[in-house]
Amino acid sequence: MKTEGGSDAAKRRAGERAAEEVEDGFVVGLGTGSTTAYAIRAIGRAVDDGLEVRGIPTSFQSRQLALEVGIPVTSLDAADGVDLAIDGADQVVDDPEAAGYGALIKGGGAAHTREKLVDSTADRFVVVADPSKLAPALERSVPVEVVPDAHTVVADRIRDLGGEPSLRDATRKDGPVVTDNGNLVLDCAFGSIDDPDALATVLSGLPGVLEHGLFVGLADATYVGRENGVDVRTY
Ligand SMILES: O=C[C@H](O)[C@H](O)[C@H](O)COP(=O)(O)O
Repeated sequence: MKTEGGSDAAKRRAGERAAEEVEDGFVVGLGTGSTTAYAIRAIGRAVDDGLEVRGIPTSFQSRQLALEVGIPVTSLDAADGVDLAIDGADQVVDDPEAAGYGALIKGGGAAHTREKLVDSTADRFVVVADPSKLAPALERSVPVEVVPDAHTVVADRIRDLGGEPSLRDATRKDGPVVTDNGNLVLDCAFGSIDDPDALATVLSGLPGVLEHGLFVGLADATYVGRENGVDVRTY
């Protein structure tokens, strides 16, 4: 289910451009995934050069990378807010006329629960993406993190909503993916999502759902890396 494709050069440009927004003294939300990794590495280089920041990782992966590149890590309960969050996306609505302009699908790496917590807490949330993530509407499967006992019940509710749930399998382990929070993930195909906000509200209300990967109205900007620059969308 992890997003494949997209140019590494484009991801790097987006990530490094976002990292330039980190100021001395900032608490920075450190998203998860291959695009955000470029931002984390760039912040690490700035720390080497004397920048004083603290990072709040959104996953085991981003914590490991932050430690590797020398970013002091903290947590939401220890920090007094988040100045800036930088995070990737699996799909971004890129039609200014669409109701869900700037809405995202996240969670290709099963990190969306902590990502949504940190990204939504930030004063400013910048999405970093390559052009392969842009779409006129959200149509990828929506990752839904469920407590283990609830996966069949939630799957039935997803079918009632017209979706096709699929329990995410691990690739290098027998059995399903287990999230950093000890839960399971249902990847739920709904086809093209006309009203991301309405679907997000319904999914949030299902008992047994911890969090889903629809991020609606949360992003302040998307930085789209191109082969020779960065396009900025602001919302
Ligand atoms: O759970 C993973 C996250 O939501 C990632 O931010 C998302 O999957 C995008 O990752 P990437 O930049 O590797 O495509």
